[in-house]
Amino acid sequence: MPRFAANLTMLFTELPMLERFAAAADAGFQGVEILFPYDIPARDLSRAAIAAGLEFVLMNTPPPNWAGGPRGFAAEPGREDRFRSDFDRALRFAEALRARHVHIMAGYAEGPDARATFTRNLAWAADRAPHVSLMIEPLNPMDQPGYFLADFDLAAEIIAQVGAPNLGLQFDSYHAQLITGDAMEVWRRHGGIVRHVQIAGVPGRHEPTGGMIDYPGFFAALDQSGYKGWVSAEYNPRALTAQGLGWLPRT
Ligand SMILES: O=C(O)C(=O)[C@H](O)CO
Ligand SMILES: [Mg+2]
Repeated sequence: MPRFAANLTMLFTELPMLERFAAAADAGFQGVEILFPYDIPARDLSRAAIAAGLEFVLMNTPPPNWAGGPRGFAAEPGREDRFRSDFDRALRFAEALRARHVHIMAGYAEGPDARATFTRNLAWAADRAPHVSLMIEPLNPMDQPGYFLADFDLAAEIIAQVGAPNLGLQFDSYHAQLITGDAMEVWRRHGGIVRHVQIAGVPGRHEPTGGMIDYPGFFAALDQSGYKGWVSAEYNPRALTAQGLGWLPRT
């Protein structure tokens, strides 16, 4: 069975951020992720993770605000300077948090120029931080209209084109299901380059139970394929987070 992390941007939101760590540990999670940790001093987040005995698994490149904000700039032609200064800021946080992965967000753009910009920026980032695990993640176009990366085959092509050992795929089964209609098939096709998995129920992005994805079957498929990374719960709980954790396998 994989190790499970709680996405603290979306889970345990009934508590202040620094209290979510202990709640996640008590619920049985072994790791945590925060999408945009930039509003809280990194040392406070790091202390909370250590005190709760949790690994800090993932954070995103800026911008800082989750609510309604854009999702990065890496594919936006003409915004290379902004991407680079944001990336350096993300690295400072990642180091302080000892984050295992950094998700580089593409932003809103389309066409060959966007692809070339994204590829160049990723190559630059992979070279600038060879010791950091970097990832890109396709997002479904219903939730993020206009987001550059909305295709798993394209993500795999770009990762191959950059060819950096520290760049891989972030596989969110919720987005995979909404983009293709068959998250399991996407896993079979691209699981080999996946460094991190996120899960949620489809439809609705709630608890991973009873929807279009067979999660017990998916977890078994992860084990069968030798996946050794984390699986993060990235969903909006229907009620209090703890009330909806029946799906979380207990070790
Ligand atoms: O939306 C998601 O699924 C993510 O994982 C991003 O990091 C945030 O947009
Ligand atoms: Mg995700």
